[in-house]
Amino acid sequence: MNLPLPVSVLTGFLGSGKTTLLNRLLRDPALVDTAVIVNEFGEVAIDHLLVESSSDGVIELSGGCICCTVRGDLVDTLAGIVDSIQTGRTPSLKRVIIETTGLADPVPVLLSLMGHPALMQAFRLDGVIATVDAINGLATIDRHAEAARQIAVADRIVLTKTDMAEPPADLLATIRRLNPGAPIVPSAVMASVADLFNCGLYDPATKTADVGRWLRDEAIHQADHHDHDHDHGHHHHHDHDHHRHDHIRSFSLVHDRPVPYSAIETFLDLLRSTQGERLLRMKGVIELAEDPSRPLVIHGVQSMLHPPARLPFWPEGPRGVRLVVIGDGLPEDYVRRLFSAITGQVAIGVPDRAAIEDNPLAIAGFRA
Ligand SMILES: Nc1nc2c(ncn2[C@@H]2O[C@H](COP(=O)(O)OP(=O)(O)OP(=O)(O)O)[C@@H](O)[C@H]2O)c(=O)[nH]1
Repeated sequence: MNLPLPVSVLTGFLGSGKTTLLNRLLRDPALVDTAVIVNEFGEVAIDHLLVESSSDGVIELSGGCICCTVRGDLVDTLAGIVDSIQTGRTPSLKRVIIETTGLADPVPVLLSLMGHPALMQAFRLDGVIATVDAINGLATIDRHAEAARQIAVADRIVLTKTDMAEPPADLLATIRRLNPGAPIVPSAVMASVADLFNCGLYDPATKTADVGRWLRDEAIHQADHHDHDHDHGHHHHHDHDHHRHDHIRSFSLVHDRPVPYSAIETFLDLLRSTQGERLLRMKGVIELAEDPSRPLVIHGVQSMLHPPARLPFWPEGPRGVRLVVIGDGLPEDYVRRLFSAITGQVAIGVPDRAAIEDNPLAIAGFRA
């Protein structure tokens, strides 16, 4: 058996080209033995899906793919997949793709994947793929909060309909603001399996963990600096303050030394309890003072934290603490102060960790 199975979540606004992209990708031999879960059966037209459904909603497709419909809830469907593997009906299944409905906020989908301990034994999130329409994308993002959140939480972004129109510069800038880290595939018709899958921490190509590829923290860090430099002289990009997506931000938190487990635990507890709703996604790799040779990997959605995992050793690259936080209305200043205080970084006006552990609301400058 191939457990845990990688799960990719394919999101993107109504009509942005999810099904078209998936149809093409499913012809690639690399995606043989993939299960596709679509939210609403009947409304989609996966090419080879026009076959009768079985009682449990699992449908065998040619080429070893199966397709299931989400009749009840996603969790039941995923549990059904585990069952079909364990009972030998789909022994060779290697991957799951969940295509969300275009209007959906993807965060609850990620929550239902991460929030069930039994499912987490069987599945791991490979990544979130978001399609963005080059023609209608900008208007959609401005009008629908869900569209902006779909882009913000993505690990890979695919521009669709670029064969019909050049994506406007404003669209690219908006995508970058919502999500500075995710690679953008410039044209859906060119997007390959390698571009969109295997975004996880473990890189099957090199058989090692690739922290940079998973976190994408360098791009986020650079965007941060660019933003701040920009802020200095000009305030032009705040002209768009009325847009729904202006409260979506990603930022990276870096500390170049190991930290005690209790410190990181306090940080995560406080962040989740005070900001849970505003945390869209968080990932990170942490050097623990107690056991610096084995990195702690964390991954969370809102206030839900995936059970922390440990890597057997450090991959290439910097150690210390590297966290990426994607928030919607998350007060960056508060999060940075909390992080500095907890990691013991010197910061003027920030009380030390002991004081915060006694009273988290004592953080200087915190306004609820
Ligand atoms: N020219 C062109 N047309 C595209 C492209 N991607 C999608 N389309 C067309 O756009 C329309 C919507 O595409 P779908 O793949 O059904 O979009 P979707 O995101 O699955 O839509 P929903 O399931 O309704 O959310 C269809 O008519 C597609 O043929 C593209 O890259 N280029």
